[in-house]
Amino acid sequence: MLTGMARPLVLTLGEPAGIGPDVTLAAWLQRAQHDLPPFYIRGDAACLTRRAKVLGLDVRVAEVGADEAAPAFAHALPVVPTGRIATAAPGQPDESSAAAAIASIEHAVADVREHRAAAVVTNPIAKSVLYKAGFHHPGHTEFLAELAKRDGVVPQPVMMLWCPSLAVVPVTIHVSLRDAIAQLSTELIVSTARIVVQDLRSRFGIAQPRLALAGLNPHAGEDGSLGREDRAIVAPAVEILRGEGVDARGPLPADTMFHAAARKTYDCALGMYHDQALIPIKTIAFDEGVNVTLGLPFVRTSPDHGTAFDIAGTGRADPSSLIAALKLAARMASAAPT
Ligand SMILES: NC(=O)C1=CN([C@@H]2O[C@H](COP(=O)(O)OP(=O)(O)OC[C@H]3O[C@@H](n4cnc5c(N)ncnc54)[C@H](O)[C@@H]3O)[C@@H](O)[C@H]2O)C=CC1
Ligand SMILES: NCC(=O)COP(=O)(O)O
Repeated sequence: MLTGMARPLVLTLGEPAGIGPDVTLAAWLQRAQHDLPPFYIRGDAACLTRRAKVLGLDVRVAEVGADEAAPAFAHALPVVPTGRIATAAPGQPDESSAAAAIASIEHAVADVREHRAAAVVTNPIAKSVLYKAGFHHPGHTEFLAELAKRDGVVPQPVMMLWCPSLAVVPVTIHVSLRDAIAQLSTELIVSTARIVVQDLRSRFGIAQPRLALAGLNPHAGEDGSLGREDRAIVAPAVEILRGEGVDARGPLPADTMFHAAARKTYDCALGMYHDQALIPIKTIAFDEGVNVTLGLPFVRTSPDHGTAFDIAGTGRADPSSLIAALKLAARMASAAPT
């Protein structure tokens, strides 16, 4: 059995009609320039070969076994088949998309859990395409937690988006704004923050992580006059965390906690809902942001962008975020080998 980063990374296919194949091919071509760790795709080699042809890229795609992937990486883009073919043309998901994308994620997780791969890096999926095919998980984050289940217990997955100058976590994830407010509780904030602290210590080497918690309402509720949740839900969570020795502050007004000077005062900002946390990082670092799932028994990273159907197969997809995701996965896997 290979250990730590002696193992390659496993990269999922993602939505075959999206830009996953484009950025994967581009990242492999730039492997030496960026000193990328060896990786292989779990998917359909023919899909990658077709996309290389559409893009006019000179990439040899090699179908291999997982144990042959690392040595093959220097000369070819290694693909370990899942048995599911992906026929979708760029920008046009078809009935093969969902099965191929789901099988790829399942096989990738099995590879990392069975020590054939060091970490999972996922290419973007189109959630609506998967939902139409009966997929009932809101996104990768929740599906990966289900796949990480042990003895019937599903770990709490925490979504973090990371770039060198900012890390953000949405406490509620893929739910409507109405449901996010209904779901928000002191317990959920505390359990999320505990996972953030634990993984920032073990995977990022931050001994005493500094957390900044956003309020839910404008001006963090303005002393209760603009909403009661900040006093009733967020403030007690901060008190509990501080009682446990966590360096936590809040509730802070969300509109003034992301400017450059403010960002230097914490290691991770917790937003109370998806867009509150993700808009700041996607605005300042769309090209290098990485989506990381904390709380899992293995490392998972992903580019911060989606399937970008509008540019799939055109050669306009920027691979920077995938490259950052591959590098961060290698760094995290080396920090605490799984
Ligand atoms: N981790 C994942 O699986 C994610 C999946 N998605 C899914 O992606 C689908 C599309 O979502 P959108 O909100 O449209 O976001 P998107 O990120 O796919 O696209 C937003 C805009 O950014 C551009 N863009 C995205 N990535 C780019 C790249 N690498 N290079 C150059 N331009 C790029 C697109 O062309 C588009 O104009 C949805 O179904 C969503 O669920 C979205 C985010 C993450
Ligand atoms: N906006 C981030 C996003 O949708 C990614 O979700 P996931 O598929 O990584 O859970």
